[in-house]
Amino acid sequence: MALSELDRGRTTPPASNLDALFRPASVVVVGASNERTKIGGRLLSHLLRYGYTGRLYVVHPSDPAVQGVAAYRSVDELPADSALDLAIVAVPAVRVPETIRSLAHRGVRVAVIVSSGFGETGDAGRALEDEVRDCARRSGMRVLGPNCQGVANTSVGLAASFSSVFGRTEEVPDGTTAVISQSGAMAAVLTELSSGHVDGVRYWAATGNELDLTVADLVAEVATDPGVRVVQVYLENMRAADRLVQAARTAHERGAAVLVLKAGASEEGARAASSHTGALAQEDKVVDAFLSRHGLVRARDARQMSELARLFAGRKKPRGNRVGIVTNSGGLGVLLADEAAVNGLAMAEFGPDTRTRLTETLPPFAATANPIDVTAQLLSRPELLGAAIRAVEAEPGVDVVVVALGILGDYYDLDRILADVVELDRRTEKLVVVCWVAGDAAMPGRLAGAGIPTYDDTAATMRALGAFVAHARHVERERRADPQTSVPTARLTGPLPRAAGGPLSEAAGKRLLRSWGLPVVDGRLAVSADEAAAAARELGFPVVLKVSAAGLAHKTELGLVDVGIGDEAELRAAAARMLAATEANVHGDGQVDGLLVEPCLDGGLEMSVGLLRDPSVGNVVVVGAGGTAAEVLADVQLLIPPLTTELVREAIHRLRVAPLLHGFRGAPARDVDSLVRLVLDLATTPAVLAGQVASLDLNPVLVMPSGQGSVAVDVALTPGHPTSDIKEGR
Ligand SMILES: CC(=O)SCCNC(=O)CCNC(=O)[C@H](O)C(C)(C)COP(=O)(O)OP(=O)(O)OC[C@H]1O[C@@H](n2cnc3c(N)ncnc32)[C@H](O)[C@@H]1OP(=O)(O)O
Repeated sequence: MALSELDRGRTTPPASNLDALFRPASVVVVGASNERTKIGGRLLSHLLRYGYTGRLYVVHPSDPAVQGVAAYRSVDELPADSALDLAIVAVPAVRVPETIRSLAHRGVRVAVIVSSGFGETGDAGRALEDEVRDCARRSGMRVLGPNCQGVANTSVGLAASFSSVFGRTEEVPDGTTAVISQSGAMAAVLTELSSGHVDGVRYWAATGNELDLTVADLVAEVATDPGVRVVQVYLENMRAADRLVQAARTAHERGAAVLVLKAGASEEGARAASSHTGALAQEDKVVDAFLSRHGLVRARDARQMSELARLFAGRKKPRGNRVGIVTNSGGLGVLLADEAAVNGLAMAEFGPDTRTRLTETLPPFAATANPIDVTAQLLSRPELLGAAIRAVEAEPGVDVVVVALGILGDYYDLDRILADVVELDRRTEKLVVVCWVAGDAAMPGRLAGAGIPTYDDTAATMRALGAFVAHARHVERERRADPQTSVPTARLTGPLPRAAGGPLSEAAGKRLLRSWGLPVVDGRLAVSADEAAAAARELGFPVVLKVSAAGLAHKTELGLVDVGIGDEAELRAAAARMLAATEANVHGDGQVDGLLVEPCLDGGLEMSVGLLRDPSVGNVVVVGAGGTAAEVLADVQLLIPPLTTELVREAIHRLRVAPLLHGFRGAPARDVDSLVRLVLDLATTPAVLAGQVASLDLNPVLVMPSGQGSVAVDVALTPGHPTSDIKEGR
């Protein structure tokens, strides 16, 4: 490619400060060698092999030329008049800081440091990393790595990486996929597994120690290229989560998608899950909820990533979730139908026209309902498959055509089958997917080579399809919906009061929640049995009596709660008992603020609403079954703000206890609207948005019959450190 073409290429995606990384006009390699087995030698050989045609410089301390490229003895000796976009550094770690200083001095815009021996090795390495960071910050130079495998952009012949994927016999072709990974080896694995299933990989980068540039930064950059349809991401932490979200939005706006393979559970997340409801929200569930909230499609392993990528890298989008299946095996049809149900897909209903057409086409013993089994007659009538898939494609109720074929060997006219499927795929805008189980080994490759997403088993087919359809739905919803902006009735000014090492007292927590406009049970705080009796008379028996003390958990187990107190004598006895138990169980000065007297509410279905602040993703709202069932059932749904009425309603609907809310076996239907409102109001409370709440447990929340509201009767609120770095939108 000529330099002029390179320049033209640079005008396609919007210019950004990472142009120098992915579309450099000049590259200098420091640490290249004539020995191609060395890492720097391999890297230079890949650059040359892929035909990088920008200006290429090599720095070598002694050799006048390296792999045919004239070498300069030091960075300082590089021609003074040449602007340097990208430097690749492959010298031993101890040499890196001085190299970076001279590159910064020369005005290099981005340095990729492949050398290992930095933060990953201990204190000495960390010190080297600090030196590099300081120098880069002062000069404005961006850094990828250290301890990484480099960067590539095959559309401009840039393969600045020593990864073996760039050394394999067949070059990695340019295509609609990007692979951005914290691990170089995983970037190579993902590239290999996609090979043959996607047209090619345009951008490729491994970020290593992420001294400066993170995976999220690079995803944000490649997502702006209109030529990219899918970004495959491997992550080990959720650093810069908000940037990743931004990148996903950019991708979605352009019809592209970001797939994430996330490894490693964070201890920080587990620590944040300190509240009762929060403890049920495992870190990985938080990651799951976060990714799904923002339309980042999660893969569980590298193979699944490749299965997803082959759909997302294609030109077609699913129109809906209705699947029409044509198969030569009734068994495969049933297996696919089972998997459709668990992956959010629906089996299309065929209209009378389609049925008539199928009846006319198929043998009399073949089923004309979905899934269509063309039967073993395909052996003697090879035209059957084509006729059936055309009829199914023409059915208006079908969004996706799945062709499922099993045990197809020499007896069958494989070329005819291939031609029929490819012809259909070319002709229709509907998505066509093949599930080829066993039989002729070459066929899946031929189908994939023709650009048809092809899978080797039923579960993988429907899992990938389900994720593809769900993502299209997410993007559509993102386009349509503005996040709910519920306006809280009260505002909090100033920081929250702090309780030593745990939740505020129940009375203090409830006071705050009332001031935020959230529905909390009425109550009076009493400091003696006399005051408690007066409060109970005012509220009306029966009442609930509880000790209210900061840092106090598990009140019921400690005998510090009494429910259903019917008269004054009972109340005084309970108060005396509790005050004695308090002395035995609550330690520390000034932590107990009294006895809380509340009316005894009945008729409500016990649910729970919680909140925890995850260090990476910010606020996580938890809604679930309430009371003691919350722990036993672990029936919770996690919600990542910003929320919408639709999102909250759907999450509640997914709970196993949801049928109870809708009036199970003659019980009254519950006021689900008020529960939804409570969740939305909580998520948009200013103190919550400001990160001032580390965790909050409303359990139980009594959801009354329709029209009668919801009310939190138990509250545990733990204040946190206010932060403003995670933006949730209002
Ligand atoms: C798990 C993952 O995939 S992520 C991790 C990714 N990174 C890695 O795995 C890299 C691990 N290896 C290292 O970090 C090594 O220290 C390397 C690759 C950076 C260097 O190792 P070596 O190649 O053995 O170092 P060596 O001292 O031979 O230097 C390499 C070349 O640079 C040259 N060189 C050394 N210092 C300089 C300098 N300051 N300027 C220019 N060239 C230099 C050397 O002369 C040598 O070239 P030669 O073989 O022609 O003489």
